[in-house]
Amino acid sequence: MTGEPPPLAEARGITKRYGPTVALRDAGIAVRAGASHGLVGRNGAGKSTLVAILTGLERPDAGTVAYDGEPAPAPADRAAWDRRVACVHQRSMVVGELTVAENLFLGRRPVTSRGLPVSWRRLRREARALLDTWGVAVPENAVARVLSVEEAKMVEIARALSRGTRFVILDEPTAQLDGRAAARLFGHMRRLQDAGVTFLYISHRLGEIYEVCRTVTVLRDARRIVTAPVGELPTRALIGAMTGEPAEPYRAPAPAAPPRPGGEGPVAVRVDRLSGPYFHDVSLTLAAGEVVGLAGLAGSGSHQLGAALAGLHRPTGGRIEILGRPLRTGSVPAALAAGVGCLPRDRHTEGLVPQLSVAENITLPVSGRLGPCGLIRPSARDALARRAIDELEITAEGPAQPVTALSGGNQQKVAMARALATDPRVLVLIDPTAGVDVRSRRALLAVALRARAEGRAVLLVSDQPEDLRACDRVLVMAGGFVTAAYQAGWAERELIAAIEGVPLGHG
Ligand SMILES: Nc1ncnc2c1ncn2[C@@H]1O[C@H](COP(=O)(O)OP(=O)(O)OP(=O)(O)O)[C@@H](O)[C@H]1O
Repeated sequence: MTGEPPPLAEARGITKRYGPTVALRDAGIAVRAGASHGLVGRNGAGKSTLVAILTGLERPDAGTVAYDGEPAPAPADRAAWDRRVACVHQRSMVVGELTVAENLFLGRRPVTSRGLPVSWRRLRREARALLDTWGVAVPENAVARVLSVEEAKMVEIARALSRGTRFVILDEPTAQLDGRAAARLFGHMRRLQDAGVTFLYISHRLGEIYEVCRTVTVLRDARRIVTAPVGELPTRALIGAMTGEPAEPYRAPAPAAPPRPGGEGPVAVRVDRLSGPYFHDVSLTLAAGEVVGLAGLAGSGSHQLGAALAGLHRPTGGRIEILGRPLRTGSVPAALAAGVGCLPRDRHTEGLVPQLSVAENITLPVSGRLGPCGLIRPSARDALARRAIDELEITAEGPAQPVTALSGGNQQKVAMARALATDPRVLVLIDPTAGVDVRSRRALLAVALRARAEGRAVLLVSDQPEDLRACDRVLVMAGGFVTAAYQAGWAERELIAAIEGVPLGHG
């Protein structure tokens, strides 16, 4: 006996197959209490599958799961699983129509000693006490819809803790958070760690792993490659373990755009005094053969402005011209017909059709063009899909695989391929690298640069400096207005200060 307690959570010798795909092969992880643990790997490496097995949502074909050295609960005993582990997914599981208090006790309204459901007043009181215990500063009677993404995550964490677990898996929690909200989330996490909560933290933003975790496990091609203290695995070695390539000096993900004055080509997009609930009086132009970055915090209006160009959001005033013609706003078909392709922010609701295959999703906007009389020729569809799978390095069995069987990052790439399928003259990319691994980020940004070389105009909405480096110029939005503009070659410190709305001091 070494005297060391068994791991808080442990998966050993896990193999999991989905048809011909081996998602995990003799893989495992051991998470020790009190030491937050990172889980990283390229898109499709097997991270979500391991989480599904650790949370009892999937059963492994081989291998075992244990909590505190005891075998995991029976698959059907959800309450027992909930006492051991919770996962906060990228997509919010908070019900927007219900109040925070109702969300906290979702599906298990407490009962009185006489077995009757407690009154709403008492429910709200218990919710307040619960939120206070975990330091979550949101009103218990607020309708969840009005919460920020980060507040909703904290409500989910408080809900998990109230069920008894002290082990929370966070699956890419910052994918939809701007820098400021992410910093607040990390602050909350630190407080919770001090109070005895252990996190398993999944992220493609490797800097966060070093900031939040003490230990990290790397998965590659369904196997565990290494588990080590983060201090022993500097970024180069970490990426080397993820990719299986020698830990060569790491190049910036985006091929740097040669600095040049933006907008030498003819005007492709003209936005004139555009206003709406999220942005005010915005005017800008995009030239053919130009990549323009649009940066801003959540609430700056940058996402909605991008969405307005693609017809996903209807402005209330002003006008948009595409290739010299006025655009009928608020209509996706009108934007598509005008030559605008879009990678939307939320691929789940605006991007992909879950019931369809990879090829059907990619070719949906052009299905009428892929055969005679509007009939789709499968060979033409598959050829187009195969090219996209190749160019964007999509990990899929082939064009016929259902899109839902792909890992999150690979679904994002399918959404990108779909944006390109119409051969658009104007490409709007909203957070294109969300959920995408470090190497795939390069492939996606290379698409933007290729589009530029082909004379397309690209609007790249992002607050990630690595993405914005690929742009000829960057516009910054704050509070619904365009507040700053930078040519390529900007200093990161200055750009971030502009995005955050913090003036840089001199000296
Ligand atoms: N329900 C499913 N049916 C078929 N294949 C699946 C299913 N779920 C996952 N897979 C496959 O298993 C492999 C591992 O996927 P997983 O989602 O675990 O990867 P990941 O590391 O979480 O990736 P990402 O970073 O993109 O989210 C992938 O090849 C994926 O296509």
